[in-house]
Amino acid sequence: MCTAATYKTKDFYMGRTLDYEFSYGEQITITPRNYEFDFRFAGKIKSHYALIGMAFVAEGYPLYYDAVNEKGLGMAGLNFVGNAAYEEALPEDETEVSQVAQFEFIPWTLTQCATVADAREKLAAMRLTGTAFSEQLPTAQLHWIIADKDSCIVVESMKDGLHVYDNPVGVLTNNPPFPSQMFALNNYAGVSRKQPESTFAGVLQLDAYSRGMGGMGIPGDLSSQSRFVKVAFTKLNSISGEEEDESVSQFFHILGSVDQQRGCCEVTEGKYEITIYTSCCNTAKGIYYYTTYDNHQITAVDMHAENLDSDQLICYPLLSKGEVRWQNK
Ligand SMILES: C[C@H](CCC(=O)NCCS(=O)(=O)O)[C@H]1CC[C@H]2[C@@H]3[C@H](O)C[C@@H]4C[C@H](O)CC[C@]4(C)[C@H]3C[C@H](O)[C@]12C
Repeated sequence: MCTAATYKTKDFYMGRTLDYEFSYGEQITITPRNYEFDFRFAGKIKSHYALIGMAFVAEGYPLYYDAVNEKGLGMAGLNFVGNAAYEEALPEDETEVSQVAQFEFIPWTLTQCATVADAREKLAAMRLTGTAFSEQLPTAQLHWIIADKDSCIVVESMKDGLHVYDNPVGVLTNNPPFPSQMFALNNYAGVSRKQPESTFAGVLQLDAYSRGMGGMGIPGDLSSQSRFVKVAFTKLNSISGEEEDESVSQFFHILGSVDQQRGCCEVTEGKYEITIYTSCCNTAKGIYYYTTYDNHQITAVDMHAENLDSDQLICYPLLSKGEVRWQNK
């Protein structure tokens, strides 16, 4: 499972948890402005917006899971298994719109669009194809969240076509499709951050028997529908200071509300999904913060500390070993 969220204070933040039972060897990857993208159908782009995000680099190509560009537009791909369906690629002379392979969707969008409005325009003239990157890396069944400081959308390619939804909560998990996830929030209309009031039945006085009963009724299991509700509640009720440290700290608490611990979710015999990493990107500053399952220290990579006019990918391996800060020895 995975969960993505946005958060706004003075700056705009976007990030995700990556929950899975194994890692591909992903790294923090900066794609500078002059790295040449040779898209399968959409031609070459030699000069473009720079990106920073998490990617598995295969044959020199950044296969992004999530990224933001230097203009503050961000995007993340999350599993949508069983619901994602892509188009067959057509010969070039049979289509007038851009064809984009699913593994190219993040770089194709973020290299060219500065805002969600730009992305919407591009999406209106695009076919998303199921073309695989290689035999070893087959098509991933995903859906995507795209956001800037002013708006957020979800893109789902399904059997009945490409759907683009407004996302007023700025959250995405996995299945079911986004409209059903949103609808489920109606079941929690009565949930509050305040102590519960006794409204169960007029004849019965029920007591708030403990402090800290805010959010009573919010689900706590690891299913994607439950994580959607939990993280939406946490994010929409979040209060933090406006400064960078306070905002980043709060962001990790928001996604921490759906953290996946080893042992709680068995996906196949003896294999457990865990939160491999959690990311938080300051989209205005181009800083990618992350933690890993065993390293709770927030680590950061700043895209503007690099030469963004280069044509070579810049990669930082995940620092995945945690350290205990001893106070008495
Ligand atoms: C497995 C990841 C999604 C995690 C997730 O949503 N888990 C939910 C589990 S569950 O269904 O709800 O049980 C996805 C997110 C991004 C994906 C990767 C990116 O799309 C980039 C390439 C795309 C290639 O087609 C396949 C390899 C790949 C490197 C993908 C592997 C894998 O599918 C990733 C890493």
